[in-house]
Amino acid sequence: MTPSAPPILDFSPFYGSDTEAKANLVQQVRVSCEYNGFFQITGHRIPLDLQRRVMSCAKRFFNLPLDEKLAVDKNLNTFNRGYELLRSQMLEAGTGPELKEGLYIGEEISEDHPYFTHKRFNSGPNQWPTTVSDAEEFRATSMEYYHAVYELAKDVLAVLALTLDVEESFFDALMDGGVATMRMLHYPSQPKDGDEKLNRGIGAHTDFGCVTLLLQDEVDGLQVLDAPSGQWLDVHPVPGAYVVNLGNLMMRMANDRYKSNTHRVINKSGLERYSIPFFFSGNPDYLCECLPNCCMPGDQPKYPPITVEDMVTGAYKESYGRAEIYKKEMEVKAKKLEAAPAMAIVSPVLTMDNIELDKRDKGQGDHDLPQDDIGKMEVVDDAEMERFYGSSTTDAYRLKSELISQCMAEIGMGWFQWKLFVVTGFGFVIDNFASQGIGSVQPPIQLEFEGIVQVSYSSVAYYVGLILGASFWGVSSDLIGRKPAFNCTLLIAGVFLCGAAGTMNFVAFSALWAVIGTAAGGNVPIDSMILLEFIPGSHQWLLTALSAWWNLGQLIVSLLAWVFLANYSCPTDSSPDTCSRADNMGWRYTLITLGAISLVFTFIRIFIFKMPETPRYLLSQGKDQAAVDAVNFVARQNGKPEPLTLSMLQAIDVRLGINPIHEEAGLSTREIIKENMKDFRGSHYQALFATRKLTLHTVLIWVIWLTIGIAYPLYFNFLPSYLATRFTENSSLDLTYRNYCIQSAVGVVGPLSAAALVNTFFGRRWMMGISSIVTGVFLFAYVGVKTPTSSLAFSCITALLGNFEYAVMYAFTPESFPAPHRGTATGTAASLLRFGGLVASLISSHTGFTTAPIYASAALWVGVGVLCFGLPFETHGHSAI
Ligand SMILES: O=C(O)CCC(=O)C(=O)O
Ligand SMILES: [Fe+2]
Repeated sequence: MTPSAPPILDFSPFYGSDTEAKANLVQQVRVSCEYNGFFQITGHRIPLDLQRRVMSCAKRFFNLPLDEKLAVDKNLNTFNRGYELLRSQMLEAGTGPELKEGLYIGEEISEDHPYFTHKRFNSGPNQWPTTVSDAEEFRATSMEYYHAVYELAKDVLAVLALTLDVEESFFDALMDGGVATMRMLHYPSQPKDGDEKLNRGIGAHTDFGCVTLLLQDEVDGLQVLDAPSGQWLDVHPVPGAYVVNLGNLMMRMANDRYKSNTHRVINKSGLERYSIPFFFSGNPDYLCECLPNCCMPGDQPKYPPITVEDMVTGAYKESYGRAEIYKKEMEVKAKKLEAAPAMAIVSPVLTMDNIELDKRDKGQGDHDLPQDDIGKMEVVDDAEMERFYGSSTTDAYRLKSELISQCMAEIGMGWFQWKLFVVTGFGFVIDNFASQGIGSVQPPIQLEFEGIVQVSYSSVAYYVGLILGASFWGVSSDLIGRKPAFNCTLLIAGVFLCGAAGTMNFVAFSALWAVIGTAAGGNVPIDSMILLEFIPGSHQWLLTALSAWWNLGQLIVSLLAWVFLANYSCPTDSSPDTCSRADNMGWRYTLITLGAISLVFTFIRIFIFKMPETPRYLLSQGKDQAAVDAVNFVARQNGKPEPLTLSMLQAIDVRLGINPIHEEAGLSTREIIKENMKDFRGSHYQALFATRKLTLHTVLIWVIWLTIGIAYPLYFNFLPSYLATRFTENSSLDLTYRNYCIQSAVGVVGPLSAAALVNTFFGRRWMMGISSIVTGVFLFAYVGVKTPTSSLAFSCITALLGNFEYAVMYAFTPESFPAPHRGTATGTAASLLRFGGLVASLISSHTGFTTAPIYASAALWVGVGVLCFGLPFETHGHSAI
């Protein structure tokens, strides 16, 4: 039989007098029940108008603000009536918490009803929303609908009886006093760029009761598994129709002759999806025995008789036991399985079950919320990351951070992150303003200021500032957060760039550059980290593209230099005696413009763009609630449903057998800083050496940064001076800066192509290694150029290649360290880079402008390339934690 979607059967012959048509219907139902237990029915007696009204109730309810929905939270009672939050269930192992919210409604059972007093399952008064519009109509329509579907369930069971060749009335005792629940469901549209493997509206499961009657709105999403072929078949909505499917209880009674089939919902439509399943279980005391004609003569039934209530209770225990086993397994895992295979481990498959099981969970009166979430939530639990990071992070942190990655994937790339890409890009622009700025204004400074022994002393001052700034802001971002650095560095750079424009002597000029250095040193590492910690894994490659902003900065400086320096500088053969301030204003115009742009950027960052502290920093500080708020803030900014709750994070603590963190409320910032400083004592550094692999990684990364730190400025920073010495006779300042603009513009291609390539199977390490070696080779070749034109061509190619490597390095480093120590690792790397710059600056000032620095630089680039291949961990394919 070729797999085909469940048949659509006309149910009306059941109500008519045409016996042949009726027999035909019975036969079709029989075939479907034997095949996979799924079919759709039209021609029933539930009016379309009632269906529309109840759907409108569902939509009205789910449109309410969260706090109003939570007023009827189903956790407020033990009998499973009320609102269930988005992402509170997880039926399928290896997927994320489910993207659906629901409202459970059942027969109105008052508190003096025997079902309530005897604590029969799922029995009690409904919780009705009071703030929904037309609240009274909401309640009346919901109950009218509930009763109408209950009647239809009776008719369906009558047909089922006929399929078994027994009287229509066979199931009357099961129907009489039967327990049933209906559930209004809302499936928000699933993010398009989200991982389909992980995101489910409802994970693959079978229903537990006797029979389910499902009303779908017009949006696709439901799929049933065709067991023989293993294919998922869409159950397209048919207006007015019901999807009928048998549950596990019916399958058991039918001795497995009839099937309870696996189904799921993935809402990829881009639309909101609503559905209303009605689960019929039956009278709690009904004895479920093997049905007539379901057991071969002479054979024993596969299952002993059981009451509906015991079946539900037993299934509950099974589910509870599974959750316990799962918890134990997590505990064992937490004690580290060194021999785990190098692949993502997903937890053991939880047997698929019905929603009704959770209701029973509540029925047991267990109100401990995280306990309730055990086994229902899932994180990918990346074993390779676990082994690599070892004890540098706790298991709780790692798993929570993975959960945040999932939430970010669900929220997807939206406006918030694109804006963040721009404002973090500002940091890269400013970094270049500073490094490029100082190189550009040094020649005119030399012409104007008296008593300069070595103009490169100002570079030394600047580099000392950079070294201090990079390590200070890096480490501080792990201790007091990412935001202080995010806000302060740009402001300091802006103010002091403007200040530097007004200096009257070389000492003041150098001192101000030292301060600018402390700010610029912190920008880039922190900005990459911030972007990384807000971006979905699918877009992590954008971190590499971030460096393109640096090239934009370079282009701006080059253009300013071209306009101002080429036109408002003393002739290159002047001296302080002949060069007056008024004739040499170009460098001041350049700096003040750079400073002003920095201040505008600062203003945008602080006052226009709103950003919370990053969720991962907050998580590393044990501030779980704040982390939840930060994630949900991003969701709201992107217009997406809020994906995370505190109990989801706490459930991880419970799984690991630790007490959920209770945050100390009301710690002031000063107290937090004090606490962190007390705790610091090098622990962030120690953590970077937690495993053998991590040690190798940390050391190699730092050596690479140090080496590039020497190699990069040796070539790029000293290029203008180098060009000037090499082609002075036939080159004007004007031409120099024009070429410089061309080179900057071409350089942009580096980070952009790197961003595309790191996301391929080459990954970060390979791309970094190859680009370093190729850069080195081109730099060797560069030495042979004879004409300004070929020099320009070479410098463009090397700029492109160098920027390529630089971009990957700046992205790979923060990605490869875990957030609790990311600032320390990245800041130290940046600090070493600047130290390299200092060394380069000293080398340059002592060798003058010869080809020697170029040779040295070339050799270092090749060396770095070789080191890259020794890096033990590839971040491509892993969401940073
Ligand atoms: O919403 C749907 O289409 C299916 C719901 C379902 O399978 C369930 O709630 O058990
Ligand atoms: Fe279901």
